[in-house]
Amino acid sequence: FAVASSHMASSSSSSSCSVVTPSTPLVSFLEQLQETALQTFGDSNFDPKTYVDLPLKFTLSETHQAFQNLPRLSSNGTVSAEVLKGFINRYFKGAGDDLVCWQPHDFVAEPEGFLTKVKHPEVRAWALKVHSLWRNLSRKVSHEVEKNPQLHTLLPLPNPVVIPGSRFREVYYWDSYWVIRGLLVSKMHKTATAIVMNLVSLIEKYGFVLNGARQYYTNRSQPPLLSSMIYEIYRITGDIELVKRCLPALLKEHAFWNSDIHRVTIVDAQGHSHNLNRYQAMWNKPRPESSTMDKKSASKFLNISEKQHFYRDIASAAESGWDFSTRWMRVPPDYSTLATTSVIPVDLNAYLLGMEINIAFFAKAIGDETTVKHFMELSDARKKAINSVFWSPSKKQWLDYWLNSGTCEVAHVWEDKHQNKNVFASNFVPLWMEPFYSDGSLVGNVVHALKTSGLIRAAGIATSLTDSGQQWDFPNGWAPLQHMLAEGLVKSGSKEARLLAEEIAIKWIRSNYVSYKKTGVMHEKLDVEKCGEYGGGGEYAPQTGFGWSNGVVLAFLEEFGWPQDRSIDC
Ligand SMILES: OC[C@H]1O[C@H](O[C@H]2O[C@H](CO)[C@@H](O)[C@H](O)[C@H]2O)[C@H](O)[C@@H](O)[C@@H]1O
Repeated sequence: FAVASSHMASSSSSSSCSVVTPSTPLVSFLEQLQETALQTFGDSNFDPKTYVDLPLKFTLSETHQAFQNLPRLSSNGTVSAEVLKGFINRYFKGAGDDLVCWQPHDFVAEPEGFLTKVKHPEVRAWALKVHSLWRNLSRKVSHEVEKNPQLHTLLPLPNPVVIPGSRFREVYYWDSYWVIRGLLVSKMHKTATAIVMNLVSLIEKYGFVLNGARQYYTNRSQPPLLSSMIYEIYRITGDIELVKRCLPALLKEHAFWNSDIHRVTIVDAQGHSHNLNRYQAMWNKPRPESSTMDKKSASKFLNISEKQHFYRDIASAAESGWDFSTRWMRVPPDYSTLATTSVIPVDLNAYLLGMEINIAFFAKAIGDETTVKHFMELSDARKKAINSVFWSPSKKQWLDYWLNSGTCEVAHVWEDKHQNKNVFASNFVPLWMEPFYSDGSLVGNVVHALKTSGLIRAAGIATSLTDSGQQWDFPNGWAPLQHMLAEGLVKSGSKEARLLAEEIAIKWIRSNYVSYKKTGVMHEKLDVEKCGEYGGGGEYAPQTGFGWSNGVVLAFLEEFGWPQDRSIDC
């Protein structure tokens, strides 16, 4: 699995967009099982991920042999439901059985100084309930995985984990940022630090933070927010040892994101070259966790290289965290026009700007002046690139940029017509970064653009304005998007911006509260058109639990409080 470093060593741009991480025999076999399960059980309530998460009870070769020997129905060559259920029970443990529940040592039912600005008794009781959910979502990878890794797609990690919830039984990269923001409100600094050290261990092993801690996620990352997690913990704890331990890993992660796989050069209207980055998974096959679906979606492509290109764009959308969205479609809402690797995304480049600023900050804290200078130069260059390539002077927001030709090309010449003029919440993510929120005149313009964008709805910020049926589109609202935009507005220091942030937070808290009261659970995403309703669409059933939603509710309540006389109902 030393995939990343060997792939990153590739220097030719044409090979960088054909890189493929090797799969494992276990994952390939479980994909076969998934295919058979779909044929046998049918697609109602079918979740393909369940099958690639099953831990084996016996060796792969014994299991495979038994699978081959299953009696097939003479009518269609498949396996009967009874036989397949019996085989699964005999040869596999349950999905998620290789994680054991864990009680975090730093959890206390009501931490000292917890949400002092929340005065409303019902809201406070609910906030304490949300805080207590960290116990439900805490797990430890079982020793079995360490002992017999060949029987598990789950990857071993050194520390306990906090999972998003439901079908997401393992750690996820960018979810962890908002989990940590919530844990910090819950005063669970040790648990937050342990999560960071798990992610660092992935960089040490693979060269980057994986999408999630599973064998089938080793072909891609997710939005790179590790440096921001470390920054938030350091801001509260002042733990300089953490910074020292993590800085080498951050430098490695920065190199991963700036290798040929992700880097693109744009020559702007004045002839200046800018290096920016895109998502690109190291994969050109169906995603194992959704293999049956991806094969079906790709069936319209007859040519193998078109299929491979499409699969890479699907996996790259998963790397973006926005799986799936019209943002990545050349002809929305036609899913078959997905072209993620042809987009230079605003948010990814904002995160990388944040990473460069954070690395310079950490290097300063430990007295490494050479790294400070280098990363300040990199962040200055990226700020210029963001302004030059993404900024729209007429729309007063940053727009994703479409590459018009082969994505393997090194340099592309900027043209106005290639900016994606559609409105997405991601168009406002740069405001979350210091160089932009501290620019007073820019903030006024961006606040006006956000207010009039159509994104601000009755129950929060919509992901986009297009109702495509995909989950990262209208009318879904996602906790991370509410938080990044609101926090950017708050940090700007503008009174008008703070009022808008508070309006967003109030709507979001109310909707989370009411949906929780109705269903008894916290939801992965909400419908921003209807206060108190959870979201839908996409390729899997709406999930509950839910790590980042809990984190954002706690972070919003800490920032804005909740007065006794403000109603919490929709
Ligand atoms: O199984 C389908 C996809 O599921 C994940 O994506 C969604 O859940 C993640 C966990 O909350 C979240 O980080 C992501 O933004 C969601 O879209 C997974 O990350 C994908 O790789 C996977 O294909």
